[in-house]
Amino acid sequence: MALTIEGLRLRQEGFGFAADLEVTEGARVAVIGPSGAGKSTLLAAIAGFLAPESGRILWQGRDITHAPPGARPVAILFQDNNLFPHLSVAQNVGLGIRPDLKLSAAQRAQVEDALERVGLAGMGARRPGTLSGGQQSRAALARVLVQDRPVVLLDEPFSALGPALRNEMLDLMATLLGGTGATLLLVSHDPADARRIAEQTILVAEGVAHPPRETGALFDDPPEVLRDYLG
Ligand SMILES: Nc1ncnc2c1ncn2[C@@H]1O[C@H](COP(=O)(O)OP(=O)(O)OP(=O)(O)O)[C@@H](O)[C@H]1O
Repeated sequence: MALTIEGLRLRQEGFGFAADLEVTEGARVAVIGPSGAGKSTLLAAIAGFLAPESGRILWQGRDITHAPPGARPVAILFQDNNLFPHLSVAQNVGLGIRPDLKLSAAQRAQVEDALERVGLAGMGARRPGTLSGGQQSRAALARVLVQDRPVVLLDEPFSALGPALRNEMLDLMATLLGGTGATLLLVSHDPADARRIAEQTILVAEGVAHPPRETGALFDDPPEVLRDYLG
């Protein structure tokens, strides 16, 4: 079972993008490549924010090419965490369950459980602005957990954090989401991130997303475009 991208082509203004690849269910895959190469475009296409000109996206054989974003098996974590400052931490997490925040007692317990798992037990009533950067990342991760989607897309998450804290968050994310069996695609500029948590890596270069390769093998013997990027 897999996430399959078949002959996908799309265009944004002058930028053409193509992808033809498959990600095995449950895999942890890094997405790496030069700035402007199309890494975020790949994630946006999978999430349903960009309509393809041609090709198909399938999850476990089901065609989701034209499904609206909310109906896809996908949760996204962005770099800036997307926390709403006027809502409490628990409400921000609750949005992952019901956007209108009309949560049942069981759903509120689910929020508390997610906060506990990310290390924010007892902090649900606070506003995001009163949390540290690392704690805000934890809250955003809790929201992804309660969404309980089989595919999780992470677009340069935790990049606002210092190196030690970022590694801690990557490990926590890999442990918590790995425990759910989710398929992860992680955009990063840092090969060390890929080596740290991803057994496979998708290279995106010049508008083409290449099929995933084993991370160690890719970096040990990088194609020219990756060599140029790595410097
Ligand atoms: N909303 C948009 N309208 C038009 N062109 C866009 C839009 N968003 C991105 N692009 C173009 O699409 C190309 C790919 O952008 P994308 O954000 O996917 O790259 P990226 O690999 O994620 O880059 P970075 O590492 O800098 O985030 C870029 O050339 C960019 O200029």
